Amino acid sequence: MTPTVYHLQLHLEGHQFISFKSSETVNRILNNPMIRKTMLTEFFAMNRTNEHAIAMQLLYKEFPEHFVWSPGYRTWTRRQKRNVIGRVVTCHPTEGERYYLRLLLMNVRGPKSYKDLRTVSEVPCSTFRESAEKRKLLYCSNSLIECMLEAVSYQMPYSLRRLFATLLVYCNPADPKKLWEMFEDSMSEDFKHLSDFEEKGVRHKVLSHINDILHSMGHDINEYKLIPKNIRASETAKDAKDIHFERNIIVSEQDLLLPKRLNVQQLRSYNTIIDRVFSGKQGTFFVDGPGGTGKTFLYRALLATIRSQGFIALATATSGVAASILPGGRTAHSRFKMPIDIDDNFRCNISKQSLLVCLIRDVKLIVWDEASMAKKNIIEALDTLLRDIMDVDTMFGGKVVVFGGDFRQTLPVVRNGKKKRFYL
Ligand SMILES: Nc1ncnc2c1ncn2[C@@H]1O[C@H](COP(=O)(O)OP(=O)(O)OP(=O)(O)O)[C@@H](O)[C@H]1O
Repeated sequence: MTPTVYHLQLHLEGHQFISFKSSETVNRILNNPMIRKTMLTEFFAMNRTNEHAIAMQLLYKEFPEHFVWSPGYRTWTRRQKRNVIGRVVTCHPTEGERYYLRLLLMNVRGPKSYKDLRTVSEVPCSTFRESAEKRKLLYCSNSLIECMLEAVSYQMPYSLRRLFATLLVYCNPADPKKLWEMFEDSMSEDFKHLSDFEEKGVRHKVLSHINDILHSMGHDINEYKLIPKNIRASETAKDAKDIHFERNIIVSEQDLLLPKRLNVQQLRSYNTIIDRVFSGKQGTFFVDGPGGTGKTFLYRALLATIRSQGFIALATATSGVAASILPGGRTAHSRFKMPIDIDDNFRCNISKQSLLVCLIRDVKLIVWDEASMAKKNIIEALDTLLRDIMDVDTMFGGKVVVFGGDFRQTLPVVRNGKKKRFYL
């Protein structure tokens, strides 16, 4: 096939692959200067020492058009004939520094070393990313357009959408709308072939998929203003990972039978709470009882009843150990994105567009075990968060919340704290 395509190696400093015989000793391998030489290291060397290379100031991808790589000797020599095309191996933006190295190699002419690529106006940068940023390559749409164009030539629409979302999150394109408009068609190819989607439906499906990917990275598509209308998060987020996980917690047969095994006191609490959940009324409960009196048993019965009917019930606890006992349990800090050390004025800082908010809006019941171990301001922060999300000034946003714990077992310890800082 003509012209020949040269695949140009791309690696960070000291990260090149090396090959050696199994009989060779480590010392011998390390002392062999040939082993370190690659197309890239020798490209730098030629830019330092070869007069033709210095005069031509070539980009890495242009180098094979003028020089031939000899794998045996690991050197570049002057090309006499034949047309060839140079291609720097591709690299995904999630690869971090390797991606920025490639970006620099695609734009900086005649670099003499890695350090040279990292130096801008004689000021050394600590990373390739910083260098690319200072050279204004990072937010320049051209490099992102090139990245997408290259991907379009060999990637499926599904992968293109992943790449597009990654570029939005990690490369801060100056004009995301332009990037979307340029590549919408390529990213829609697979949905277009499904006859049951009209043009509007295809666009919605593509944007929904991109939104799901963005959600898994902690972002939302509406941040990027790709289309004039806001894409309703609830529509897209329904299928998204977290909600999917919560909706699909498998309730074991054993747990489904728990309500039938509750003792009188447990049953009274169970009926009261379930009544609140299904009547849509607000309810805040505290399940108190010494260790071993069946609090966890009761939570499991509640969670099983609600989840088995297709509703969302969040199971949380202050400690990881207690959370792990509850089916689908997470620590409250992790579920509600609360830092461990918080001060009195702390408020949960969650975007209203986020996946977590969609999840919380749909929640029927929140269980928080070992609440007796949590600081008062964490519980207050949850109250503020729920009021904010649900847009109502009702305790815990009108949700049914069941706290549990045993103050006899675990008195909270607040350094230099007064009573009012830890009583609920
Ligand atoms: N109604 C019940 N029928 C049968 N077994 C029960 C019942 N209630 C509780 N148990 C059993 O009693 C034991 C202790 O219950 P559980 O773990 O729910 O207590 P707890 O109050 O959560 O304890 P801790 O505060 O130490 O976490 C468990 O083995 C549980 O299966």
